[in-house]
Amino acid sequence: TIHSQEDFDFMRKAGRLAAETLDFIAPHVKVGVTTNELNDLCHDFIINAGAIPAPLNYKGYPKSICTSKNAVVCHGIPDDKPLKDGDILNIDVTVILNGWYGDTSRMFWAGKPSIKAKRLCNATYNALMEAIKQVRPGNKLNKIGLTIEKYIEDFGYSIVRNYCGHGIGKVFHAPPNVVHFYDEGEDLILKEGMFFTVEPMINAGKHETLLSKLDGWTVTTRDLSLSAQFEHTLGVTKDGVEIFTLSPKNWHFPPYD
Ligand SMILES: CCc1ccsc1-c1ccc(O)c(O)c1
Ligand SMILES: [Mn+2]
Ligand SMILES: [Mn+2]
Ligand SMILES: [Mn+2]
Repeated sequence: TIHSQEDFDFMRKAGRLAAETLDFIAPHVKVGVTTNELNDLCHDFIINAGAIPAPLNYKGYPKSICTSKNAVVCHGIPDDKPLKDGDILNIDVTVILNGWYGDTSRMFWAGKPSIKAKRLCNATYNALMEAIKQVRPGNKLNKIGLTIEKYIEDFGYSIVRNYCGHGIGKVFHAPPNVVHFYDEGEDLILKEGMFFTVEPMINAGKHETLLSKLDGWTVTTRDLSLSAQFEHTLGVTKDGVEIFTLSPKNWHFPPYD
């Protein structure tokens, strides 16, 4: 879908609310808090803003946000386990505001994470932001995957291959499939008015993942290595890119204590 300037305005509002939800929840992420408590806080924040949390009941998903801890790659389900010192946690928020979707996630940590965990989070964040810098009309979509590959290869990390970014707008998921590694065969050319997410999942070990047979949602690294993810929703503009899910506050990564 190629969107209009009016559509950009709707996406700005939806993306901003999703970013504000992560700004709101940030100070609540600490040792002892449970991800169910974080879920409920985010749920109420989104409802009070007159929006709807997209994950709730999406394909039967049971909660309002995804909370993916440590070796969990994505789609972690909020539970009653308190966060422990050193846990790294991805919180993934998608809101529906006036029918438009804003989808974003960031890494947070409880207490003091290991240097290795912080390096993985930093590299994942920088890989996302470097990839987004390549988004402009006329560039190929697969420049995103090439950029992420180039950025993380020196770290010895791996890129998760079987979960991707996606087109977004008045629907949660639409074409194109935004793969986070280099796919030479993907020759889609970016055009002004395209809306999609970029949401790289980077593993400290190997790229393989396992889907939980227990809950049918939780994805973990097969080798149980740590995994980090950041996600933005963006629009292709005449001369480049607009990130709809940037924090309007002074959030930055890494969080300076
Ligand atoms: C929890 C929402 C959900 C359910 C099946 S896939 C999925 C999901 C989670 C995070 C996302 O960024 C996304 O685009 C989809
Ligand atoms: Mn998301
Ligand atoms: Mn997404
Ligand atoms: Mn993780």
